[in-house]
Amino acid sequence: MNPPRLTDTTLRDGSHAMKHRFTSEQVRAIVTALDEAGVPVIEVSHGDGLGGSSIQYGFSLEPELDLIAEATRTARRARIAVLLLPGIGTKDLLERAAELGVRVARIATQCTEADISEQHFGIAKKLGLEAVGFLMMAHIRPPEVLVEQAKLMESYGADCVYIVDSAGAMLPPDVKARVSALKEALSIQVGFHAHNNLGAAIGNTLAALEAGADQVDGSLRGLGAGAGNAATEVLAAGLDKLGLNPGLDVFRLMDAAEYVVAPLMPYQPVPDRDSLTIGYAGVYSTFLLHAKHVASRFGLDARDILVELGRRQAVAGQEDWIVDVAVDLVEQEAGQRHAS
Ligand SMILES: C[C@H](O)CC(=O)C(=O)O
Ligand SMILES: [Mn+2]
Repeated sequence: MNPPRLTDTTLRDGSHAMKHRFTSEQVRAIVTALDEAGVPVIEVSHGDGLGGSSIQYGFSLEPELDLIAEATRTARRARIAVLLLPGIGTKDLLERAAELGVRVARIATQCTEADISEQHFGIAKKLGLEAVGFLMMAHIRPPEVLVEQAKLMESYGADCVYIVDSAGAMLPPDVKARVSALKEALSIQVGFHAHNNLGAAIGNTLAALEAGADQVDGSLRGLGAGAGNAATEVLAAGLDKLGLNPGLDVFRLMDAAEYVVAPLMPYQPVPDRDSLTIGYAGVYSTFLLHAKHVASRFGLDARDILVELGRRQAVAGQEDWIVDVAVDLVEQEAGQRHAS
């Protein structure tokens, strides 16, 4: 195992749990703390990436380009990364992010749709950015399919491709099989991004490292969608104990989690009844708060909605299905009452 490169995604995946309400002041405090603790890459964007601020995904409190500008102004050593989902983020937004000093573009597609990312990798490389591919919802396909998709991203110019456990539905053997298949097939780096819905985010990240992952993600206090991500400070402590610390200051990260991030969190993401359902049923983690909201609007149990979304294999961008499922469940209940 080698010391991995760590990307902290508190200010991007954490945006989901914050309902996209980060302020410039919070960005400054979090970037300062991460930068001083030696975190080399800090991702800052709306939870659904550049251009995500919308009625479908939730509006950002402050314009995301302002938050990104705050991050690039603040970081002394760390590189600032942005996330872009083709179809949501635009070329124009990526260019503006690069002008603001962003150095890494993470380009995310559904794990079966890498072919839609060619143009975006081309633009990122032309802008001189490091380009990282994200294969989302990677639990739904076997390693050989993910290899084909990752090879597409490699051919488009990706410097690294991530296995993304968007649903937090994987366990260590699933992670190992996928990461080692990519390691064998690609000549570029391989990364892993965890969600903690089955309580396995740290274990899965360590399994990814055992399988040869070069890059991994974390977020302070695990702040992220669903039951959150692998907690950066926990990961740093674990890596240090394994002799794999890539230069992170473990105590500074503990302090950042405790004193900078915890006080601003609306709740601590944990594998509770609903987010555990997400991992168990294999649902996109970002659906959690939307499903809870729709459940209370329609007088339904969020778990029933999430189980049905898992059965329908809903993916990123299909947030509107949550309402469709709720309407179907209400109609089913009415039909059953009528029949009895
Ligand atoms: C847009 C998503 O939130 C990307 C991600 O972090 C995931 O799929 O997990
Ligand atoms: Mn995520």
